Amino acid sequence: MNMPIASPPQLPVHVVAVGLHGLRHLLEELIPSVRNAEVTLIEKAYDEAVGDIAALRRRATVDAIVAAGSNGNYLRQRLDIPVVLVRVSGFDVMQGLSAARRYAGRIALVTYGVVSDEIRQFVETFALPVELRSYGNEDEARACVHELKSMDVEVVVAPGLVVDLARENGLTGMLIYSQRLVREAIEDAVEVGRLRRSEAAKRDRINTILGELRDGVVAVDTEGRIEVLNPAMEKILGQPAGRLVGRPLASFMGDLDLEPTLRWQRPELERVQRFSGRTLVTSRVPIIEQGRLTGAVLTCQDPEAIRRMDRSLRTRSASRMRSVRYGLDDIVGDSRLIADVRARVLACARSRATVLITGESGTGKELIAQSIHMESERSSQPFVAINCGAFPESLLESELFGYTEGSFTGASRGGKTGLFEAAHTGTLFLDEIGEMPLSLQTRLLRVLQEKEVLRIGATDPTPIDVRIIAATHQDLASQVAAGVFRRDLYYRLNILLIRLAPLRDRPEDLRPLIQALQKKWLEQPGDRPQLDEALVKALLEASRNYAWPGNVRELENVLERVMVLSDLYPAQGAAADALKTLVPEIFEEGAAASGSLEERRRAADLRHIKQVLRECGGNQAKAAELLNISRTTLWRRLKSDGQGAG
Ligand SMILES: Nc1ncnc2c1ncn2[C@@H]1O[C@H](COP(=O)(O)OP(=O)(O)OP(=O)(O)O)[C@@H](O)[C@H]1O
Repeated sequence: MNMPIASPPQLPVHVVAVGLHGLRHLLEELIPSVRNAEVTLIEKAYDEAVGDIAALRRRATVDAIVAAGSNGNYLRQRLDIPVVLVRVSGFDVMQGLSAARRYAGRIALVTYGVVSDEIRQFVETFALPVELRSYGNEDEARACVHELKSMDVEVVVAPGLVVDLARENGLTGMLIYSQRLVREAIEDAVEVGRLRRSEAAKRDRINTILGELRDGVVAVDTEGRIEVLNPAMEKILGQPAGRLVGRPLASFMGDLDLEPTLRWQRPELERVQRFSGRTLVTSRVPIIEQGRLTGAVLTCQDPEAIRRMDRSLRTRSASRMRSVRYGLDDIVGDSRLIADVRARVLACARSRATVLITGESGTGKELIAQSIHMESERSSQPFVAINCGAFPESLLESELFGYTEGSFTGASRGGKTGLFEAAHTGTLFLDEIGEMPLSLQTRLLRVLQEKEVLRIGATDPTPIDVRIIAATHQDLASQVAAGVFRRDLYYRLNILLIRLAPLRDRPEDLRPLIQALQKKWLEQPGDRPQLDEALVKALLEASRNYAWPGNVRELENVLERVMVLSDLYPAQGAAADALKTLVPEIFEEGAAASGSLEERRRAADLRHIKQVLRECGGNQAKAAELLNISRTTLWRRLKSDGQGAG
C-alpha cells in the first residue's frame, strides 16, 4: 500500500513557514511563541521554495505549510502537503489603509488574485482615494508597480512581493498582512498538521491490520477505482499495489469486480470463485458511511486456509472439550458380560496401570474409560480424550506432545501445551490407538517408560503423572503381526484388558438398554410419549435376526427414531408393520446374524452404507463424506451388492 508512514505520534507537529521580506519579518517575530509545534522558516519563493521543502522532507516529516499570496498559491499547486494561506480581511486592509493615509501622496491597494468584493465595497463606502489593483504572477506584479509609479502613486499597501517591487521603484511599500492574520495562519497550519498526523496514524494502524490479514482485501471508491489493497491481495492479483491503486478494479479483475455490489448496495458473502487458476472464497460488502455509499470491499479467502483453521478448531474441540459425563451407574445391561465389565472397571479404577479397551464401534469404549476415571482416585483431576484416528500425523504429534515457541513455522507464540501435559495428574484416553502412526507409537512408548514428555523443539523433558487408557476397535494382535503396530507398545498397553462384546452377543442387554434410553428420553423437557410396549416387543423380536453393527450407538439412534415417529403410526395390532416403516434396515434381507464373522461384518457395513445413503436422499458424494470413505469405495461396495453407481 503506498501510503506515507506517519511519524511516531509523540513527535511535535512540524510546520514550514515560507515568506520573503516583510512577511518573513512577521513570521520571525511570531515563530518563537508557537506552542506544540516546530516551525521551520524558509526564505524563498516559488521553485526555490519547492526545492528547499523537498530537501527538508527527505530528512524530516513536514505536516503543513504556511505561505501567502501568489507564492502560497504556487506551492499549493505543486506540493502534496496542505498549504495554509495567510488571509487578507477587510478589517486588516482598513488598518493598512489608515496607516497609509499618514503619508501625504496617493495610495494604491494591490492584492493577489482578484480584489475581493469586501475590499471594493469598503473602499467605495468610505469614498477612499485608493487605486485598487490585483496581480496573478510576478510579471503582472512588476507591470502593476510600474503603472502605479507612472500614476504618481506614492504608497502601496500590498503582499510582500509587491511591497519589495514598490520599494525598488522608490515608492513606499506597506505589507497588507497583519500580525493577527499571520498568527492565525500559523495556528491553523499547526492544527491541520496535527489532524493530518492523527489521520496518518489511523491509516497506518489500518494498514498494519490489513497487512497482517491472511485474507486478500481490496477497497474501491464509488466509481469502482481501487483505493487500497493489502499484501495478500497483491499476491492474489500478482501485481504491486503501486500499479493498482487508482485503477478500476473491473478492468483487470473481471469476475472479481465490485460493480454489482456498488449498484445494488447489498453484501454478498462466501461465494466460491475461480481466479487465475485458483479457487477463492469471496465476500463483497458495500461501504455505507452515515447512510451514504462511499465504496465497497472485496475479501478473498484461500479455502485451504479455512480448512486448516477448521481442522485446528476441531482439534481443540475434539480433544480438550470432551467432559466426563459417565460413571459406573451409566453402564447398563443385565448380561453376564456386562457384569464382568463392571467388575473390571472397579478393579482397573483401583490400579494405576495402563488399560486397553477393545470392542466394535459403539460398544461403549469411551463410556468405560470415563467410568474407570470417575471411580479412580483421579476423579477430580482432568480427563482428556483424543481420537488418534482423526488427525494427520504432524497435527496428532503436536496435539499430544505440544511444542515450544518457534519450533516450526506457524508455531504459536508461547508454544503449546500437549495433551499429556494437560492430563497431568489425571487420565488420558487415547481412542483409536490402532490408527496411531508408527513414529508416534515410538514416542508414546518412551513417554510410558520414562514418565516424561518432550515438547517438539524442546531439549528438557517435562515429568508427568498420567494414567493412560487406550481403546481400539481393531485387532491389535494381528496389527502387530502385520508390522503396523509396535509389539513392545502393545504389551505395554495391554496390561489390564477390557473386552466389550458386540450387542448381538448379549441380547439380554437389549431390554434394559431400551428402558434406560427411554427413561433418559422421558426426562428431557417437553411432552414425550411413552413407547408403546407392542413396539418394544416387536423391536426385540426383530433384533433376534439383526446384527446391530453399530451396537449400542445404533440402538440409541434407532430408538430415538422410533420414539420421535411412533405417534405417527398407530401401533395397535400392527406394531411389526409400524416398525418396518420406521426402521426398515433391521428387517432387510441379509441383516440376519449368520455366516462367517467377515461376511457378517461386510453385510453390516453395507446396511450401514445404505442407511446413510437413504438419509442423504441418495446423494452418494454426501454419503461418502459422512461415512468418511471415498466415493470410489462407496461405489465399489454398492456395486458388490449389485447396485452400481447410478
Ligand atoms: N453398556 C452401556 N450402557 C449404556 N450406554 C451405553 C453402553 N454402551 C454404550 N453406550 C452408549 O452408546 C454410545 C456409544 O458409546 P461410546 O461412544 O462409549 O462407544 P465407543 O465404543 O467409544 O464408540 P466408537 O468406537 O465408535 O467411538 C454412547 O452414547 C454410550 O453412552
